[in-house]
Amino acid sequence: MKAAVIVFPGSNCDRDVAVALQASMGAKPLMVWHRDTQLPDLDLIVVPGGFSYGDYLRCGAMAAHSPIMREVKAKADQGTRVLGICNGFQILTETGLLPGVLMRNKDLKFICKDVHLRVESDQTDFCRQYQAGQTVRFPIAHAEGNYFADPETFKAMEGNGQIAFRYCSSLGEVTDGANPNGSLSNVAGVYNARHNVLGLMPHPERLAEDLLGGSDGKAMFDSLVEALS
Ligand SMILES: NC(=O)CC[C@H](N)C(=O)O
Repeated sequence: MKAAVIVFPGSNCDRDVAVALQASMGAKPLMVWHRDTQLPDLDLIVVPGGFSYGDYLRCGAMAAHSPIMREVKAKADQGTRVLGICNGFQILTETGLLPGVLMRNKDLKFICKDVHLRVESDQTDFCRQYQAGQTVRFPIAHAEGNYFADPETFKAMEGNGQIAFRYCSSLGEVTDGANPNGSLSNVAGVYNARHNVLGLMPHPERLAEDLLGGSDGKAMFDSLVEALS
């Protein structure tokens, strides 16, 4: 599998995801600066977490207009797999590659803690090594993770299996109490209509080996390697 990680001024999870990818792929991903305009042939593009452009205007708004994002969009339109984590998810909604928006957390605070997620679908290249309904633990660290889509869009997304993860209790119950940021229907991650683009607020790369305190995130990178190698 050939993978690239996009690096923006203010990215801070680019190296974390590169380490997680290398552990699953057995090779280093290409690190691509946001000013670049071309990407080689790739199986996977990762848009990582952080604070691109200092979160000015709103998270992801400026990064979405970086030169490289035009190329990321073209590749995604051709079917290349794109994974956006946290700030990456925000950038992908801002570019229109994913439906919906990410607003300020309901309590207007930055939240940094581990959460539980219910895997909603195991039928994609990103999640085949999970099981639908499985509960996993991933960290979150964000101020703008409050997902929203208009009712018509959301209904279509649900009908098309585009909900990837929902916040839940440690027992797998999707309740208001388990929703850290006010997201519509506890949504933590979504796919585009073709399921080749995934964005999620929680960080799989931050719990991808036991040394980090857990490895629930590893199956996402292993799934991609299995599907794309
Ligand atoms: N960890 C991240 O990627 C954070 C994303 C963004 N800066 C926010 O605070 O919402």
